[in-house]
Amino acid sequence: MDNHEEVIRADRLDLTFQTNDGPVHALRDVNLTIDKGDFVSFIGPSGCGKTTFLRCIAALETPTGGMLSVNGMTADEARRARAYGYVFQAAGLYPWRTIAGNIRLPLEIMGFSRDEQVRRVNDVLQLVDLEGFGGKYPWQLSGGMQQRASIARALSFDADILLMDEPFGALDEIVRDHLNEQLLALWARTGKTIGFVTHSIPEAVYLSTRIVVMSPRPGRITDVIESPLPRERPLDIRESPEFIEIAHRVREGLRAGHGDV
Ligand SMILES: Nc1ncnc2c1ncn2[C@@H]1O[C@H](COP(=O)(O)OP(=O)(O)OP(=O)(O)O)[C@@H](O)[C@H]1O
Repeated sequence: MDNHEEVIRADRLDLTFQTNDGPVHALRDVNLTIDKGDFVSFIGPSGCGKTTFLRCIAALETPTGGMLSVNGMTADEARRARAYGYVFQAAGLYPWRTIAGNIRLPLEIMGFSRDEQVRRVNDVLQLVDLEGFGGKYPWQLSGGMQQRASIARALSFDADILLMDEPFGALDEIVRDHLNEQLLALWARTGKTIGFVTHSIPEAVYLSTRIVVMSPRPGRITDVIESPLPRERPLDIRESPEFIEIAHRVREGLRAGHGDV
């Protein structure tokens, strides 16, 4: 993509949690811009602030320093403007609602007309390859399908930004590979801007246009890697020298941030 329209900007972002055991410096001096259509992954060891950063973008946490803008607004304004969909690690579907009923929930809350709700639910079911499953209950679907349903729910109101916090972390390798491929296809079709938290180096390298490597205590960015890989990526690109080279750099970055390894 040639245009560099800035969607998310963090300037010297800082967040210190006050806890009973004293202050926890979860984010320190985080500077990052994410452009429209970027696929940005956040990778780093447990506790380096990946989730906290995503939650700041979603106005679920309030930074204690620095500036953050989302679609040219404050994070809070962007939340009210429903600028993003958020996908959590667990699918979090209501068991008493059908898949269609779960996907429809945000649309009901936002007051979309009944016809529009039906149209959008059908559209997003198609986007995540779940046509025909709208009438099923979550327990009737596999873990991977449930996670796709939760992605559909986040896409239902057509926000430009999709924030995903380790959405495939609990799934086995084969299912994860398949969902990674589908997510790339979905990203190519919709042109969304995606922020994606993961612990997996191959997943980060396979999916991203940029990889943000983070390190803990305090949580900070230690490397930002621009991927030279083409946007269209068959799974076997993971065996290419370019892929292995980027994976190596990510691994080195993670190791450098881990003083005790
Ligand atoms: N609400 C909170 N109150 C106090 N401390 C918090 C809170 N949320 C997060 N933290 C702390 O902030 C730091 C960063 O946490 P965060 O969950 O963002 O890390 P992470 O990189 O996403 O980790 P993981 O990979 O395990 O999910 C950790 O030390 C965590 O214990």
